[in-house]
Amino acid sequence: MCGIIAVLKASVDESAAAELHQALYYLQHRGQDACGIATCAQGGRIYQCKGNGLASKVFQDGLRVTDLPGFMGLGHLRYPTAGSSANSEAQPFYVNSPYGISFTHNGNLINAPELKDHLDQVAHRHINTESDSELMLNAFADELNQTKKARVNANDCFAALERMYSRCVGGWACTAMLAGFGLIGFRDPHGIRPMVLGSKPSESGKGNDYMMASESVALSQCGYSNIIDIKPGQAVIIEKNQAPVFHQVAKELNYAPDIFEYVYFARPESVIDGISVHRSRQIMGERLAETIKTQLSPEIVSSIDAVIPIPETSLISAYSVSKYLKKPYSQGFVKNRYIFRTFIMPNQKARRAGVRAKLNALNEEFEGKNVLLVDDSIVRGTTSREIVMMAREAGARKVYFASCAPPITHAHIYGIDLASSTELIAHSRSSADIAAQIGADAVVYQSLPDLEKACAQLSPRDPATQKFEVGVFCGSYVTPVDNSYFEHLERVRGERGRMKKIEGAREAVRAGDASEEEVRIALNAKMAYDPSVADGQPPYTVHGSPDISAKHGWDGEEEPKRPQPVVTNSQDISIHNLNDER
Ligand SMILES: O=P(O)(O)OC[C@H]1O[C@H](OP(=O)(O)OP(=O)(O)O)[C@H](O)[C@@H]1O
Ligand SMILES: NC(=O)CC[C@H](N)C(=O)O
Ligand SMILES: [Mg+2]
Repeated sequence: MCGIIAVLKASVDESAAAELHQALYYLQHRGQDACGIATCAQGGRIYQCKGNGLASKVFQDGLRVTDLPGFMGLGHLRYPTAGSSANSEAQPFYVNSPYGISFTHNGNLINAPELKDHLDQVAHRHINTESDSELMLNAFADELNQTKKARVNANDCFAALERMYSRCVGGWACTAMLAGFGLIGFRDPHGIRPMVLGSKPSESGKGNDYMMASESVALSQCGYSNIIDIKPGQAVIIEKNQAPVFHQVAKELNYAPDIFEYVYFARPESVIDGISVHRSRQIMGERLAETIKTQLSPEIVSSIDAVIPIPETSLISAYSVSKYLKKPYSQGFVKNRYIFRTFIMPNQKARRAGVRAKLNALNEEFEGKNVLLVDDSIVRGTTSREIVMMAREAGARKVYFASCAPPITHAHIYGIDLASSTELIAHSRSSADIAAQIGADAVVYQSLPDLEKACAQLSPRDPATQKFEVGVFCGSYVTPVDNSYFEHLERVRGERGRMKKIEGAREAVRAGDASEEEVRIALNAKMAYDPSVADGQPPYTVHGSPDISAKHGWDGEEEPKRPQPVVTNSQDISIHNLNDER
């Protein structure tokens, strides 16, 4: 999941970067791996700062903002779904030809190999990373280049997008900035990924400022109003001192927002596609309570002493569960405010440690009690396993666990990396097996129809026909998906596992459990360079397991150290573009 933001100020004397930087903090929950800002000043010069880390680190608590002059710009927060976590894949991406384009993307393309092939063989464009977003930017740039014009207008941009849409499959909400021209925003034909646009009167009195972002919370917190959703398949162009122009660049195929935005990703203050995230979570809690009553025996329900949320996302729905069941609501877990989201941390070791660092049980809320823990979702089971253990350590007698989302059984393919299907705890397991896995006395899941109804009943469109992207719960996705894509996902994850073994061997040397010579021999014997492995994937395969593997957990999952490109796109750039200021 990523966060995207774009700002255009009516006055060239005002700073877009200041507002973009502010908005990064409102959307930080959408991506913690990397972030960046690109701005464009009068005269068409582009400035950029990006890199790995939270916004506070990359922008040195705001110090770097002054390096980014300009009245318009783009911001991005990254949680990778494709490629690697390398610095070079931080966004915005930039290409100088044609016209100087900066680009941000929230989503995931499921036909990246075909697109890459087209860009290589037909468009002759160099792709420097494994990021699908860089492919999309180049596909757009190539189509824009087909105009063969020195200067493009809005219609040229819309026409280029129409052609680009016919080449891309997946989910996306994107912003682009053309040097000296303006901003463009666009959304996939199913409306899977969210994007809103708002405006406010400029402080200069010269017209309106505009902001686009993944979530309305960024706009409202920065003082924007008149907030509207960009529609599925729609694009908008905002040129300086002109009203936004909208155009349907692809037929709206189905209005099917990703339901996981409501379950987990979005902030509760946001309204996505007209549906309040906060209200949807309340209703999810009410419906879940109803299921709890039917799935647990009346004796168990009456024995429950307290309903306890797993901070932070489940706070709202857990409160609804407690109200509906008429049980006391207890904030039995205290959240450390300096630890952020654990699910979107890059590796399992960090995620596990993160749960313990983030949440602490208050013994008096658990001692001798039967507790019902409520979370928004159970994905790998990292949080639930640790939390159940903590509840028992704190003295709970019975621990029941309820999830506002149904069992997650399939890979997410449109921009939320929910792990490979085999890592999902609900993959090929019954609720009883899952309860045993996480150490709970019972697990209750929301049903998919109930989850859909909880969101659909708030839709400003016809609730009876409102659809959502729900592939993770049932394997039925809104776009056709080639089986080879799932094989690709599993292969990528398999490679990661093998890379962990290599890391484990290195760790053995660091820990002094093996001499360098022993490890050198072990590595030579166990690994062979495999030239058939595609570019960008780890270049080694591992044969067998060295003896020291068990001690160092070589089979665990840890983020691979990917080969780094020679030339990165992560350095700050300052490019004067010849495209005139209009
Ligand atoms: O089963 P798992 O793989 O552990 O994933 C599910 C958990 O991860 C998320 O919490 P997270 O800490 O990321 O964010 P939050 O503070 O918004 O709840 C989510 O809210 C669940 O608690
Ligand atoms: N989570 C996202 O939206 C990721 C965007 C893009 N696919 C990337 O990996 O950078
Ligand atoms: Mg959570």
